Amino acid sequence: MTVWLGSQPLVLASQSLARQALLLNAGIPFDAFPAAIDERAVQHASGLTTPGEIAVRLAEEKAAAVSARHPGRLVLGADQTLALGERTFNKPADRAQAVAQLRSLAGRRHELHSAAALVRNGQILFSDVSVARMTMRPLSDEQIDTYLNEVGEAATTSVGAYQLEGLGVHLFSAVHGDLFTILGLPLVPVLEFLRSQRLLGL
Ligand SMILES: Nc1nc2c(ncn2[C@@H]2O[C@H](COP(=O)(O)OP(=O)(O)OP(=O)(O)O)[C@@H](O)[C@H]2O)c(=O)[nH]1
Repeated sequence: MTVWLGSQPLVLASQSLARQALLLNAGIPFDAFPAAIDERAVQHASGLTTPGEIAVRLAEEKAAAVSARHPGRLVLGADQTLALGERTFNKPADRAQAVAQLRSLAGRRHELHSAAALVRNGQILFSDVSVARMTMRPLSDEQIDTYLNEVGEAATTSVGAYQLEGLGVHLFSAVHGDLFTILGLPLVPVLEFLRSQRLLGL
C-alpha cells in the first residue's frame, strides 16, 4: 500500500521543522524550499487586518513564490498568525522580544490562526485556515525568565515563543484546538483536499 500517489513528492514552501515533521509523520514525501518572502511587507501591502485573512494570504504567497521556481510541482505553503485581541504577533526576534511577548500573553487567551495553501503553476488550488484558542497562565517575570532559560533559542522559532509539545505546555491552563493547528499546519483539511485529488492511497 502506498500513502502518496503523486508522480513527484509534494513541495513544502517552509523552513519550519515542525511542519516538515508533520508531513514526514503523515507519510507524505516532500522537498522543502523556504519561500523567503518578506512576510511583513506582504502583510502591509495586502491591507488585510484579520489574523485569519493574513495567515491565508501569507500561506498563498509563500506557496506561489516557490511554485514560480518549481513549474508543474504541487506546492504547499503555510503560515501561523497569533492574535491577542486586535494585536497580531510574529516570531520574537530575540530574548527581549520573547520576554515582552510572554508578558503580553500571560494571564490572557490568545488565538493561533494557522493557514495552508496549495498552488501549482501559480494557481491557488486550495487554501484553508484553522484556529486554536490558548489560555496562558499568569506568569511572573521570574517564571518567564526561568522558562526562557530552559528553552533558550527555541523561543524565537515559534510565534508565541513556545513549543506546546515541549516545555511550552507548562505555560497554559487551557488549550482548545487541534495540535496540527497549534504546530502551524492545519494538516487534516490539507489531507482531505489531497484525497479529493486522488493523491492519497489511505
Ligand atoms: N514545534 C512547534 N512549533 C510551533 C508551535 N507553534 C508555532 N510553531 C512554529 O512557529 C512558526 C510560525 O511561524 P511562521 O512564520 O508561520 O513559519 P516559519 O517558521 O517562519 O516558517 P515558514 O513556513 O518558512 O514561513 C512555524 O514554524 C510553526 O511550526 C509549537 O507549539 N510547537
